[in-house]
Order: sequence, then C-alpha cells, then structure tokens
Amino acid sequence: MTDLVTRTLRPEELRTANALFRAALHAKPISDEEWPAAERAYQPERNLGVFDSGTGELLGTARSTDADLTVPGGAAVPLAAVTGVGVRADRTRRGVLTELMRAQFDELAGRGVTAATLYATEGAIYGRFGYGVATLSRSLTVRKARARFRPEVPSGGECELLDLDTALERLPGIYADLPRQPGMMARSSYWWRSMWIALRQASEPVVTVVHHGPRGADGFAQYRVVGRQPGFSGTMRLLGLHAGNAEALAGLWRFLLGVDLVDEITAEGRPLGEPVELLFTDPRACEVTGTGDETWLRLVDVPAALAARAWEGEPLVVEVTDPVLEHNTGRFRVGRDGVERTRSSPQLRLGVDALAMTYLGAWRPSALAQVGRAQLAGEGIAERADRLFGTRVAPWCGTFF
Ligand SMILES: CC(=O)SCCNC(=O)CCNC(=O)[C@H](O)C(C)(C)COP(=O)(O)OP(=O)(O)OC[C@H]1O[C@@H](n2cnc3c(N)ncnc32)[C@H](O)[C@@H]1OP(=O)(O)O
Repeated sequence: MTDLVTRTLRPEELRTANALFRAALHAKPISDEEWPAAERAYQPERNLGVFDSGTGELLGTARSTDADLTVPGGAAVPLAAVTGVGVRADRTRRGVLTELMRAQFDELAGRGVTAATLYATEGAIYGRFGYGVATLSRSLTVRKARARFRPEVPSGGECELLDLDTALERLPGIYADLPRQPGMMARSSYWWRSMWIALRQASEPVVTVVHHGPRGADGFAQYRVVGRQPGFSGTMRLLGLHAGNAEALAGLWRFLLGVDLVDEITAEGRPLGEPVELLFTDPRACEVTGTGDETWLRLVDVPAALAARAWEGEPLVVEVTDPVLEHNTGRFRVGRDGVERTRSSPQLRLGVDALAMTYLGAWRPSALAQVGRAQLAGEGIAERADRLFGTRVAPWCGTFF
C-alpha cells in the first residue's frame, strides 16, 4: 500500500476536494458559476485531505464547521459539525477514512472541542470511530382532507411570507433567538451559506413562512410543492420547521394546511416528541411513515461532556472505554453535584459510542444494557442509570448539514 500524507487543505485545493466528495456521492462536479458561493461555505483551516505520497493525488477528504451543541440542562458545548467525508472509489477500504478520522480527532482535541456530530450516509461507517446515534427523528405525511384542528389547539399569531433573499437575511437571527432543546446546534455563517446554495438550486420555488406571536417572530417553516400538474394539487415537502412555543407550532401547521393546491404535506427529520398528530380531531390524519437515526455524536472530551450536562437522581460510577481516544477511558462519579474521576467500582460500564447514544437522552442505559452495549452492576442500578441520564424531551438536532 502507498504511504498516506494527511494535512489541512490549502484554499486552492478545496475545489478538488469538493469534486471528490461529490463523486463519492455519485453527483456531478459543481459548475464554475456555482463554485464561488460553494467555496464560501468551507470554513478555513477545517478541511482535511489524505494524499498519495507517491503521486501527490488527493484520495480522501473530510471537513467540519464550528458550532455548539445544546446538552440536557441547557448548556452549550463546543461542537464540530462534520461533513464532506469521501474517499475516491478506487482507494476505498485501505484505511483512508480511518486516517481522516484520526487526524480530525487530533485537530478537534487540540482546539478543546467537546464533541463532533454528523449525519451519516450509511449506518455501518462511524460506530468504529466512537460515534453513536444520539438523536432520532421521524417522517410524517399529513393528509389535508382529514386534518381538522381540535378546538382546544392554540390559535392566534400571524404568518408572514418571505422571499428567499429576505428569508436568508432574517432567518439566522430568528433561529438564534428560538429556545433550544438538547441536540440542537448553533447555525454558523458557513451553514447558512450552504443553505443558501441548496435553496437557490431547488427545482421548485422555496417558500418561507415566519410566525409572529405577541413577542415577535417565534417560529418559521420552509417548503416547496412538488408533483403538481396543471389542474391538480401537489405534495408539499416541508424542508424545515422550528417553533419556539405551542402557538407557533399550531400556527405554522394551520398556515401550511391552508395553502391551496396541496393534497398532503410530507416532512422528514421531525422530532420524536413533536405532537403533530394531536393537533387533529382524527390523529390518523398524520401518518408516521418512518423513524430512524438523525445525528451521530462523538464525545471527543468525555470529562468535559459529562461535566456540561445536568443529571437527575442519585450519582453513579460510570466506566467509559474509548479505544480510539485513550484520554477518555476512565471511571467517573457522575451526579447532580458534579463529575469527578474516581477509582471506585463501576456501576455502569459502556463504550464511548454507547455513551454518546445515551448522553443527550436518545437511548436509556437499560436499553443499551439489554443488547449488551452497556453493563449494569447491582440491584436497582438500571432504574438509577435511566433516571441519571433521563431527559424531559427527546433530543433533536433539526439542522441538516
Ligand atoms: C458525514 C458525511 O459526510 S457522511 C458521507 C460518507 N461518505 C460516503 O458515504 C461516500 C461514499 N463512501 C466513501 O467515500 C467511503 O467508502 C467511506 C468514506 C464511507 C469509507 O472510506 P474508506 O477509506 O473505505 O474507509 P476505511 O478503509 O478507513 O475503513 C475503515 C473500516 O470501516 C469499514 N467501512 C468503511 N466504509 C464502510 C461502509 N460504507 N460500510 C461498512 N463498513 C465500512 C471498512 O471495511 C474498514 O473496516 P476494518 O477496519 O474492519 O477493515
């Protein structure tokens, strides 16, 4: 096997990296016209390449942008949003991704980043590197003909349509002011630039609607309508919806279901705990068409991550094993009063990937123990562990990248 050279990409190498990633996803290269905007979505110094030391050719790439992650209790920790991972098809399964992951973790640990998150193309790729499914989401189809709002559902507020340019100017501020649930992340200027490109390239017009409550903008949704033939209705695809309160959730759904020439609304990546079906007299107006992993989380700095989130109930000694980032391996006494390293016998043992799965509250420790992903020692420890890691709402990211 040829030697690999791994380093941060220079600005003039980003387009080659972009083409490599797109080819890995079976997409055609970006055009000359599109590239200047796409380049602005790359955060400098966060772009890695693996090169063939002999030929100097780029074999694989990965990048990230800076963000922060809201954890149970409301604190936000430094986060890397990892994307753009691809390896040339003629060089896969020779350790290029492994090398990219190693270099990226080194870089993140060196900058004091607590965690990394990503959306995975396939479920079998990232677990070996210590990532675990940390937020789940569901897909919905709401049939307009059956969707009648129950009388007690909140009403009030106003909806305002924005054109795309105005939306891209105002949405960053509106999103930043919305309350965050565990799993949500800050949206960087780089993220908004990627969004700008995606929305501009959409084959149908993208509509943005902002909900205004008594204290100003408190939610927004974006959609496009597909499959509409002249004289027929189409399907509304919800591209995103963020509601800061119950009135905004109801107000946005009332607006969406009032749009003409639409038979049904489909939505992907919605939070598990979002009570859309409960808005309607017939809850089956909203069909859940799928559930699955949303984001994968990698705790780069386990002590910092444990110290950042809120805990419930009695403390436990948790033993974490991290074969990739050895500094995370250890025993921690975790409880409401804080987190400290300890030599006491562990009551809960799990790998760093399983810790990521329970860290935001997506999976209970007892569920992980049922499938051998965690070990619980002693009477009543399952209940205590579930209480310790439990959260009031299911975690959700809601920011695709
Ligand atoms: C966050 C994002 O950007 S998600 C996008 C991910 N990219 C893609 O899906 C694009 C298409 N795929 C690719 O570019 C590549 O196949 C990658 C990036 C998924 C993997 O790169 P590779 O260089 O082949 O990975 P590498 O050789 O380091 O593999 C490490 C291990 O993971 C395994 N592995 C890698 N990819 C996969 C996969 N898709 N499914 C199952 N196992 C995999 C390898 O078999 C290897 O296992 P081993 O250690 O037991 O031998």
